[in-house]
Formats: sequence, C-alpha cells, structure tokens
Amino acid sequence: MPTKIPATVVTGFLGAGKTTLIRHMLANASGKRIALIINEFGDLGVDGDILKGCGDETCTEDDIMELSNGCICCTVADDFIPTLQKLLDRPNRPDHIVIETSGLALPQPLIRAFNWPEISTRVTVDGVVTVVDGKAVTEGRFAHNVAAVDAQRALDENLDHETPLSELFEDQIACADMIVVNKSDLLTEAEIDALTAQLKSDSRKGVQVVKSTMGALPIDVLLGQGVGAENDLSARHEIHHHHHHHDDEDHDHEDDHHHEHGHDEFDSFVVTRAEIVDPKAFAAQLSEVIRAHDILRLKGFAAVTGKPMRLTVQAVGPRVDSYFDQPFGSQPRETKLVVIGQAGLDRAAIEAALQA
Ligand SMILES: Nc1nc2c(ncn2[C@@H]2O[C@H](COP(=O)(O)OP(=O)(O)OP(=O)(O)O)[C@@H](O)[C@H]2O)c(=O)[nH]1
Repeated sequence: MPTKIPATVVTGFLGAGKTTLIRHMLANASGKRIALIINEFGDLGVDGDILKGCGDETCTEDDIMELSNGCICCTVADDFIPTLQKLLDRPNRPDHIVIETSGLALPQPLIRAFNWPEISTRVTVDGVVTVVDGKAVTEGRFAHNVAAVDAQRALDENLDHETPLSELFEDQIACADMIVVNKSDLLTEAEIDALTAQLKSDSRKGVQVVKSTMGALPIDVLLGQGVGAENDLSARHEIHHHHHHHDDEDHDHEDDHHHEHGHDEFDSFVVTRAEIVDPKAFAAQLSEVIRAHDILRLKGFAAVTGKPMRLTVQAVGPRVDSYFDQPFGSQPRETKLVVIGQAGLDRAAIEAALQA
C-alpha cells in the first residue's frame, strides 16, 4: 500500500502572515518537493502571485494550485477534492502538500474533507498550523476573551454573543496543532510571553505555541508533525455551529454546505485607479482610508509613474507595507487593490477615496 502524502493546513486570520510563512518555507525546503493549494478571499490572486515569484526550484508554478470558487470550506466537493485529486494523480507526486486557507475560512470543514473516501487512503493531515498576528491580537482586534464567551454560552446555548472576528479566530485556534505567534518584531518580550500563555490556555492540550518574525521557522518545525488531524476532529470544537451536529463527525457531506459562518459578514471588492505618482504619499492616503472605513485588509499591485517595477501594496489594518517587487513585464501596467472588511463597507466612498 502506498504511503499517504502528508498535507499541512496553514490557517490564520486575514493578514496574519500565512503567505509570508509559506514563502519562507519554500525558500528553505532543502530539496523537499512541496505542492501548494491556496485559497484567497478577494479575487486578485495576490498571494498566488507572490508565491509564484519565489523562484524556488523545489516549487515551480505548476506546483501551485489556486482554488477559485470562493471559500475553501464551502466548496469542498466542487473545488478542493478535485484539485487535490489532480495533484495526487500526477506522475511526479509531491513529498508534502501545503494548503493555505483564506483568512476567513474555518479549518474544521476542510479537515473533515480528508475523510472523504476519494482521498482518505491517499493523503493525511500532517498538522494544522495557525498563524496569529501577534500585534493585532495584542491590540485587541479580535476582542479575544474565550472565558467570557464560554460563560455567556453556558447561560444560553442559542445566543450568539460573538463578533465575526472573534468567532473565526477562536475556531482557528481550536483547530491548531501548532500556533505561530507571528509579527513578534512588533511586540515586546513581555507581550509575547503574555500572548503565548493566553494562547496555550485557549488551545487544546499539548499544542505548541512558537513565535516568529516574517514566518521564519525551520521547515522541520512546521512539517512532519504526523498528527492525522482528520482522525480527531471532535477534539477541535467548532464555535459557530453549536446548534449543528458538531459531535457527529461522520455525518454525510451535505452538511458541510449547510453550516453557517461568517462570509456574509464580510465584504470584498477590487478597486482600480490611475498610476500613482508618490508611493509614500499613497501609503499615507491608504492608511487614512483604512482607518476611516475600518478596512481589515487591503492588498494589490500599483503602477508608479516613471517606474518599470510593480509596487506591491499590503495593508493589515492601518499598517501599510509597500515595496517594488518585480517588473510588470508582459502584464498590463495597472493599479488594482482588493479591499476586505466587515459587511456594510461603503464601497462608493472607499472607491472615491482610493482613486483620489
Ligand atoms: N512586521 C511584520 N510584518 C509581517 C510579518 N509577517 C508578515 N508581515 C506582513 O504582513 C502583511 C501580510 O502578510 P501575508 O503573509 O500576506 O498575510 P496572509 O495571512 O497571507 O494574508 P491573507 O492571505 O490576506 O489572509 C505583509 O505586508 C507582510 O509583509 C512579521 O513577522 N512582522
């Protein structure tokens, strides 16, 4: 019997540093052949583009598969399973598969999919790595307070006291085999220690919590955990669907489509604009728009007058990073930004502000 190929699921909220961590991993794969499946919220394909640009010989463009149809956890049958099968049917099988979920995905339904007969004999979930934006959590952006939420839930099972952000965050933590406290460069030692202790107590027993900057962790730490996460799903409780049968793990596939979760509570759209003249001023303008409209995530590429290189723009909350990454080459010189926030974003106003 052929051995199962290990698959590592990398999850974590929007902008936590999943793509950065994977990029570091690919650059340090030391000959291991890694195939990637990535699923992005927002339709610009920024993550795929960044990863394809890694230029690492152990991971060619062919090894990167992008799921197109929205949320990985809602399109398991139509998109994820066929993509995985395609990967497994290749003559040149990968040593390891890494799956980057979108920042809004619940990992549990994805892991449950590994029990589907079509793939269960061929792959196993090696481990779930949850990347945490240490700075954002420390600043309280997820209003992360599991104890208080649990106390409320004990009073009334049916009440939904949580924000969409804290729900997702807690599900992603509950599913983790390893938690990466990323962006530790933006934290003090004391903040890192406090967050680490909190995450340890909020996660399952034995879950490792490690800190990183720019996701720089040895590949041996991230891969090869050998957990078989699909076999102990019940330990990875799902916060959202308490009213569903979360204790009945092998219910039929249909149920995966009935779960309710946060997508409707988030909005995403793409804004195009004319070339920008001054990258620094543009970053300041972005930061202002992000604050004014409470935008969670903004990323994309910009054309700067007089520059052959493409400016990659990355904003997580009010923090804006931008850098020239590569020449436009054969691609059109366009400025395109994907904007992600909670539902109710004022699209017209944001567009106007970004195009100003
Ligand atoms: N200061 C700092 N910035 C970081 C670190 N890790 C990632 N970033 C930056 O955070 C931004 C988001 O990083 P990504 O790796 O794209 O995050 P992601 O989780 O893949 O984002 P989504 O796919 O949109 O959910 C980028 O601008 C990164 O350069 C870190 O350790 N420290």
